[in-house]
Amino acid sequence: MRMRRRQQQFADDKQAFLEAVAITARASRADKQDYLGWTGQRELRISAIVDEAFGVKSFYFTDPEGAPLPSFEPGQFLTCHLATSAGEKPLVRCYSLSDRPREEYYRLTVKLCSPPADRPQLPPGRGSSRLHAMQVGDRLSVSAPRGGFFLDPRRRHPLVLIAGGIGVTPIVSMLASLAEAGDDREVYLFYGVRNSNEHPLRDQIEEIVREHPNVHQFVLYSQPLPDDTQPDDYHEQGRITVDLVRRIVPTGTFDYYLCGPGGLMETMVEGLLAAGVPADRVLYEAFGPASIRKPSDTAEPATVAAGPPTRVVLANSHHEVDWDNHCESLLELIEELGVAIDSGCRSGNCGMCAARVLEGDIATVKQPGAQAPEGYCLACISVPKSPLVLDL
Ligand SMILES: NC(=O)C1=CN([C@@H]2O[C@H](COP(=O)(O)OP(=O)(O)OC[C@H]3O[C@@H](n4cnc5c(N)ncnc54)[C@H](OP(=O)(O)O)[C@@H]3O)[C@@H](O)[C@H]2O)C=CC1
Repeated sequence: MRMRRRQQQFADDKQAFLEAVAITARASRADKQDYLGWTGQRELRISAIVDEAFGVKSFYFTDPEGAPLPSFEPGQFLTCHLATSAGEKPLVRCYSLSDRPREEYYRLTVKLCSPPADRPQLPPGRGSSRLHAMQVGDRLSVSAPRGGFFLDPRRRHPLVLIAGGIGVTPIVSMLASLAEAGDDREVYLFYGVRNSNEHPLRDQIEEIVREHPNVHQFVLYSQPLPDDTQPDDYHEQGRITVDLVRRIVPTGTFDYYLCGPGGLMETMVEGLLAAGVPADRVLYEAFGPASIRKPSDTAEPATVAAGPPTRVVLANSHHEVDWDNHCESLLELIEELGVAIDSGCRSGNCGMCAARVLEGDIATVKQPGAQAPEGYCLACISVPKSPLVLDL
């Protein structure tokens, strides 16, 4: 009985926390009255599916009764609860919203996540496979749009938007919002992708560039196809580099927004800071393995100091193990032990993996996008700093 009460208390606290994450984004945009969001999960219907590029599909979600959908900040993501076979817990995955806020629909553009190049025998990503198998008319439970990576309306500097591969999705949402608002500041979009087969949302971006002289696009193909031509398909062969950005963008004060593969983000963030761009002008989104740290992060190192092993106890599931740094986060360790825990963005933004700390201290490996409430940690970005007891 006491256990059930405690679980209920945990569920209530966690719900309050998830709402707080949404409120933080809302408060940061106090001038926008129409940001409502919703609490918990809500069912949406897939109204259309569009093939965008090789292995990339856009899913258009609408309210089943046709009700208007709440607004969101361009750059934010939607958390999907993807049903599995009967009895199993749904897979929780966060995908960036890829169009500007519209009352009629939310659009997600999702790439079927392939196995790593060096382990092709592995199956494709479970979340993206599940979504790609869905049909028009299917319904999906989603949590309200969230996330700390969004076009901040209080900042008025001209923009440099840098995207790699499917990381272009939140960037297109920003671009489409700027275009819709008639925002006339200079915008430089750098987009790195392999070739024309893998070039999603191209028509939409090109239309915006055509119709808005203040928006400039520079496309790099790293592996162009024999039929790909310059400048129709791409401008240069290769990858985005800081030198290229500095060559194209005029001198001045810009805000930089980045999203793409981990390597690209790591190189570009480091390079921009080294080139003298102030850290508060470099904003980026990184999900899961693409999570990166920047020097301004005050978060502590991922590893615990050498010395006697640090004990991690999961009180409810009766697990007790030594933390030996082979996992990158408590979430990884908890999953490895087979203990049920929700997770979403895996980079401290969505709050799905909040776990109550009963005893001990944690350190975080990156700055959280969502602040965990007193007594909780975000397991995906936390490691133990001392012997730890978690309420799991
Ligand atoms: N909101 C978010 O946080 C989102 C994040 N993502 C992230 O994007 C990543 C995957 O994107 P995906 O489409 O598979 O990427 P790809 O592997 O297809 O790479 C896309 C392009 O980026 C280039 N690239 C790779 N590494 C670097 C680097 N170090 N510097 C410059 N360019 C580089 C690639 O060049 P080459 O061909 O030479 O490798 C390629 O041209 C995932 O890690 C995902 O987490 C995606 C969507 C949303």
